[in-house]
Amino acid sequence: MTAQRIDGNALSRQLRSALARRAAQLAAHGQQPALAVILVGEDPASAVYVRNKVRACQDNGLRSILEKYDASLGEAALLERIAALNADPGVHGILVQMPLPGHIDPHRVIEAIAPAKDVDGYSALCAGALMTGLEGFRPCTPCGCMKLIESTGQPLAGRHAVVIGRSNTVGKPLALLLLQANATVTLTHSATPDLGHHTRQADVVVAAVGRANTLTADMVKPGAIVIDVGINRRADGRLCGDVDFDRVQEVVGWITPVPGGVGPMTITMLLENTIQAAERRAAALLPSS
Ligand SMILES: NC(=O)C1=CN([C@@H]2O[C@H](COP(=O)(O)OP(=O)(O)OC[C@H]3O[C@@H](n4cnc5c(N)ncnc54)[C@H](OP(=O)(O)O)[C@@H]3O)[C@@H](O)[C@H]2O)C=CC1
Ligand SMILES: Nc1nc(=O)c2c([nH]1)NC[C@@H]1CN(c3ccc(C(=O)N[C@@H](CCC(=O)O)C(=O)O)cc3)C=[N+]21
Ligand SMILES: [Mg+2]
Repeated sequence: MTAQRIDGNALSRQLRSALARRAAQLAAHGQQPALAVILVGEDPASAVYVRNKVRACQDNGLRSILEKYDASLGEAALLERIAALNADPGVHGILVQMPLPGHIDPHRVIEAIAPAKDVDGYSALCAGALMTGLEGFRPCTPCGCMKLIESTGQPLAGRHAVVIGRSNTVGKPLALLLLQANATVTLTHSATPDLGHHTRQADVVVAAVGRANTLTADMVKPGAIVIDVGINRRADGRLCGDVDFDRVQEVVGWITPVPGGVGPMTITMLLENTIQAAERRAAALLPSS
């Protein structure tokens, strides 16, 4: 039996139609949600992702402000731009595309974004809020993974979830979200000796590594849910994920494709966070009773 494909484009379309309604409602009150995207340098993959984000804003009634800078932009100049966007009441979300050129400290940049506008959810404050269960923006890619898992209708409580990769932006926050959903979580990484030993026991596997064929058919349990975060470019120029899709889909129950899986959901969650930021701002402007 072949796995059911979890369609991130279709799920995104569904969720975005509700988001577009919320954006229109805000716009009708003179509060159109606005996302500022800062791109430093010419990385071609970053250019594609940023273009997709800007287009998604346009298609769903959000305003986007795209600021492109030469790779030589100094850190102080970038921090100044962030300060200006922090102070601009017409901007609700700020995203600085990663990776940044080597001479800029990403931590300093992330922490410079006003917490109310940190729609990536990358700051230490957001990370702490996620860890403790407090309100705050949740990182977009992990949130998108959770929505994809939820769309299968399979409960997570009591299930074993194995995450491959422990980055601050994907693996680590995703492990916390899975834990919050009462899964039993194993977080693996490059120093994990026998990945297959863990993944073979998993009801849910999420691969977020950045290496093709990290998860192969001999490493998965029949019926499992497989979420592929990885984006890799093959020799022929085509995109692929971290999962050996063609063979793994013959074993598992559900699987996300690349492209068309996690990528679009990341952008959908970015729209969600930006609209939420605008809704909070609008609520704060209401006269208190
Ligand atoms: N679709 C989307 O929306 C998004 C896709 N991505 C993609 O997801 C992938 C991961 O991104 P990101 O988390 O930022 O990447 P990072 O490079 O920051 O992290 C990769 C992680 O994978 C681990 N790893 C590396 N090799 C192995 C291995 N052989 N076995 C097990 N673990 C390994 C690393 O371990 P260690 O910590 O020990 O070094 C690290 O924790 C990339 O392909 C990226 O392009 C990322 C964000 C969004
Ligand atoms: N501050 C910041 N926030 C991010 O959210 C962020 C980032 N930096 N740096 C890089 C990663 C990566 N990322 C993706 C977004 C969309 C797609 C996407 O649209 N993917 C499409 C296809 C992409 C293509 O055609 O190349 C898909 O998978 O179907 C992919 C990856 C966001 N990231
Ligand atoms: Mg990273």
